[in-house]
Amino acid sequence: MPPKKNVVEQKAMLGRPSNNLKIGVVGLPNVGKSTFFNALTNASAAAENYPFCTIDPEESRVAVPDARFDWLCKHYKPAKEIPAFLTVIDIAGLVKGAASGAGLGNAFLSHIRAVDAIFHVVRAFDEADVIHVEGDLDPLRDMEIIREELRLKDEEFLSRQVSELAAAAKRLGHGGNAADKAKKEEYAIMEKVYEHVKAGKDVRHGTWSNKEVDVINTYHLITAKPVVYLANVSERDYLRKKNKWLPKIKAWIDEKSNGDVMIPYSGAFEYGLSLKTPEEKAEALKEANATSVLPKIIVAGYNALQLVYYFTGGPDEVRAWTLRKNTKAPQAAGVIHSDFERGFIMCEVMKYEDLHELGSDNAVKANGKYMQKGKEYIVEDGDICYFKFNVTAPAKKK
Ligand SMILES: Nc1ncnc2c1ncn2[C@@H]1O[C@H](COP(=O)(O)OP(=O)(O)OP(=O)(O)O)[C@@H](O)[C@H]1O
Ligand SMILES: [Mg+2]
Repeated sequence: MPPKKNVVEQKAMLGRPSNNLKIGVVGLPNVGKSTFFNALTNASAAAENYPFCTIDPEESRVAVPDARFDWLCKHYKPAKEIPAFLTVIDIAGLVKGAASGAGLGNAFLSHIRAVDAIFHVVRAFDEADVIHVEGDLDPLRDMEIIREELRLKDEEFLSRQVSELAAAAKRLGHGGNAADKAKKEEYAIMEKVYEHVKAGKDVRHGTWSNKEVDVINTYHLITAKPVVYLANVSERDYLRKKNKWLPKIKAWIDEKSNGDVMIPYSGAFEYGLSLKTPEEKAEALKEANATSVLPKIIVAGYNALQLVYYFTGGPDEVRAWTLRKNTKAPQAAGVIHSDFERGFIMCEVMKYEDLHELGSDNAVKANGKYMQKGKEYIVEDGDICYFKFNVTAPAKKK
């Protein structure tokens, strides 16, 4: 088969490409951020077959649940099982005026700048004992405050950056070499982004060309980061699947933050569950006729980051490797080891579905479904890969 020409240009993505992406838990004070974070941490720690680490009290790595990974582990019975992870960071509450320095505003906002995506926790539980910084319960007002603070922070940051770029462009004058031209182009792009943000819009909701995305990505703007909204309801509302704010929250997101995901959950309920042993937990869920929504939240966070993973499998180790969507085979190999990328020869691929259906590597081969792919191959979610590589340098792995 002749190699397929890539006719459609790949759409560049906002954000940094990395195998270790982080998601920050953001919201007003006292809305349930730490409760959510602790529930996640406890639940992951309890799944003791996964290597788990708490990086520090505010940062934890949680395994991303995946039925395919679980099946592969059963299939290969490996000595080591390493799933995909998501690093979650608990960030202290933001208050109104944070962008102009209220509370510990600026410090918190810099923590948000350092993450790749945001879990925006919205309080939708009424609990007289839990003080609300804004006085009463109103999730829409709260979402507006947070959105506005994050946007203002970008606006302020962009205002400084654009003035610096303007001064630099002025110094350069007309003409100039390639670097000068690039600088002027950067100025034009960032001015456009600044206008967009000044008009009250988030960067992630703009339509940008690939070139613009490349420039935007070097600025780590807060409103460029994907957001997953988490509506924290009371245990009672969660169990009866009813809360008067949810339709309004959904409508607000559709209007102001179109395309972003919203997941209702109950911090109180999930935290309670996370303290139980697996048996107690199963019993409690059965009794309440409910499920925990934490796995769905982790997967939503992972998806918001536009991540996919491929697997490597065998008796030594079954492992999930994280990639940004649209990564080509050599770069995918490079996630394992830079030598794999440098000396890339080819990638042997099985589709998870084929292995699952046919039952063994040999059956997949016998059915002609064991593929050999070259350096233009874009690794797909669920591929099981075996890389062939050749480097003359001695630092070979395996
Ligand atoms: N769904 C819920 N129903 C009832 N109470 C809840 C719920 N979720 C959290 N709480 C309670 O709300 C209080 C505040 O929660 P938490 O400490 O998690 O907030 P936070 O957002 O981390 O606050 P801060 O910004 O101060 O760090 C706690 O007492 C917690 O038990
Ligand atoms: Mg907290």
